[in-house]
Amino acid sequence: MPSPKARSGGGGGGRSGSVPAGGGGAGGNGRYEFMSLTRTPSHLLQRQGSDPTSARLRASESPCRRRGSGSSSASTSSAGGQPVPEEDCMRLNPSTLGIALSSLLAVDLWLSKRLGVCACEDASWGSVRPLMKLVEVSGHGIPWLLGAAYCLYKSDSAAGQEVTLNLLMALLLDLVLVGVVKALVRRRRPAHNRMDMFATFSVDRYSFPSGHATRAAMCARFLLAHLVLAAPLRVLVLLWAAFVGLSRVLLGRHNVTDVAFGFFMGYFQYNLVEALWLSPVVLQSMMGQLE
Ligand SMILES: CC(C)=CCC/C(C)=C/COP(=O)(O)O
Repeated sequence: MPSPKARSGGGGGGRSGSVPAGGGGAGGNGRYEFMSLTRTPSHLLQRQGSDPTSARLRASESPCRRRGSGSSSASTSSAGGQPVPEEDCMRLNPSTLGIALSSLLAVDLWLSKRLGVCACEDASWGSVRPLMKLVEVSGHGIPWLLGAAYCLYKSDSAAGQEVTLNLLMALLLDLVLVGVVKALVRRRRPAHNRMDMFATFSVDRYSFPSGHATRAAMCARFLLAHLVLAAPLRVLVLLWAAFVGLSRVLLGRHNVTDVAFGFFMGYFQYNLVEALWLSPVVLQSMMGQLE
């Protein structure tokens, strides 16, 4: 390996990915060598092992040590100067994608906490909480399922029955897909959320994605495509969907990314509904079987 140009003094030549072997005056011969950040130089290990202050500092700073304390013989023995296992040390040098994701999550948590202004009555916008809960009910699965079933029952035209039956199917599909993703991801709801929602499934203790957001996005697309034609009403539908999503964060039910992904998922769920659309022929044979 070629050596980087040495700077006088021998202490400050380290860049990301390279560390001067003689840093800190241990070598002092002006020679530098590249070495992996994942390995600790043996002369430092000896010094760290014998210095209680630096050992304490390392114990409080290193994610490897925090994570592995007391569980892995290799990582505990590193306090005495043994090398830390390579797979643990990779965590100290995360990929760009890992850093980007961690940063996004940190911003998400921070922003969601700041926006959770209706999370309880004592919060800064606590007085608006009842209104937000009304918006919550407007995007809940039960009123939508009951409403679609009622319209199907009351509908006397084939076209009306076709649309309402497909809406019913879409709502059931949404519940299943959201339940599966929630059970797979298992992201906890924000700590500031009060779990006082009515009629929830067990997976609804998880927050990713927001079921209200998927339903709002999917139903908005459904309504715009099949039921709502007048321009002012179309704007109202879009505003309603946006407001349902926003209310999830204001109520402290969700983080921003739960709602953003929910909108994304609901939007594409509608494509699936279109692909699986139950035609009048299928509908008539279903009705025939019911009679
Ligand atoms: C009981 C039925 C039919 C639906 C449950 C609807 C519900 C409570 C979803 C959770 O939504 P968020 O994930 O947005 O909190």
